[in-house]
Amino acid sequence: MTQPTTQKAHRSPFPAWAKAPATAPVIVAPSLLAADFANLQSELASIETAPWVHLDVMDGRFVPNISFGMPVIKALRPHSKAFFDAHLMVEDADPHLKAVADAGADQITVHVEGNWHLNRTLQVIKELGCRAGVALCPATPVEALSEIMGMVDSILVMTVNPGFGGQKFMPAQLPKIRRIARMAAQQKAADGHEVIVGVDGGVNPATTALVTDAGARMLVAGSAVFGHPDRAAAINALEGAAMPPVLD
Ligand SMILES: O=C(CO)[C@@H](O)[C@H](O)COP(=O)(O)O
Repeated sequence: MTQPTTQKAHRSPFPAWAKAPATAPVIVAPSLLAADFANLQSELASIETAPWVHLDVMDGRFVPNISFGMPVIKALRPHSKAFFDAHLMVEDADPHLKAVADAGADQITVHVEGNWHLNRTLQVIKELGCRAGVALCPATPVEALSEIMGMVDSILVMTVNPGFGGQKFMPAQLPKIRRIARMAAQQKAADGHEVIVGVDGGVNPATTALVTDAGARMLVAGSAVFGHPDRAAAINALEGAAMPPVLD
């Protein structure tokens, strides 16, 4: 079990330097999984207009793939002013939380699947001074969130089965995004706590219109950003495709 340590000051999820998108406020989080791993520092520099960076840590068990871990996050941290969201696609995240926080993550996103004591895991993330995010695989129902809504800062709806970049967006997840966005709005109305609803998988300008209409405000995008020769233009295109949410 990870022992909580002292609080650290983390970056704001809404950094003042990030421009407000022309249409509706939306956070683009390029996923480094799609970057050129031989040139990670320059790849990070190429997405400097994005307010968040999404860092997929994969263990080869929770998902079939293995990506990168805390030493890579730590090495990249001094080279970016963006908000770092470490998405732990691992079985039992608990033993790794302190190392991820120490590596410089501003938010740690864990899966509602594969973590036995999610309430405690989220508590520890907060005690480590990070924002706490949860992710849901496509087969996981919205109901899995009912007992943790008040504890989370961010909810990430997987619109592909996790493990690989470049997969096809699952439109069947749209009603789930809308339900979660409604729950987040209710939470904000009840206690003022803002829960950011995000999506991950197959995000491009066309699917951005769908997921933002359903209420998503944070977009994880791998191939749509790193597969584009002009990353700033790709980020702009996603921001520009965002629609105001229609939740009723
Ligand atoms: O976590 C994952 C996949 O498991 C994602 O973060 C991917 O990196 C998204 O890639 P694209 O679907 O945008 O290419």
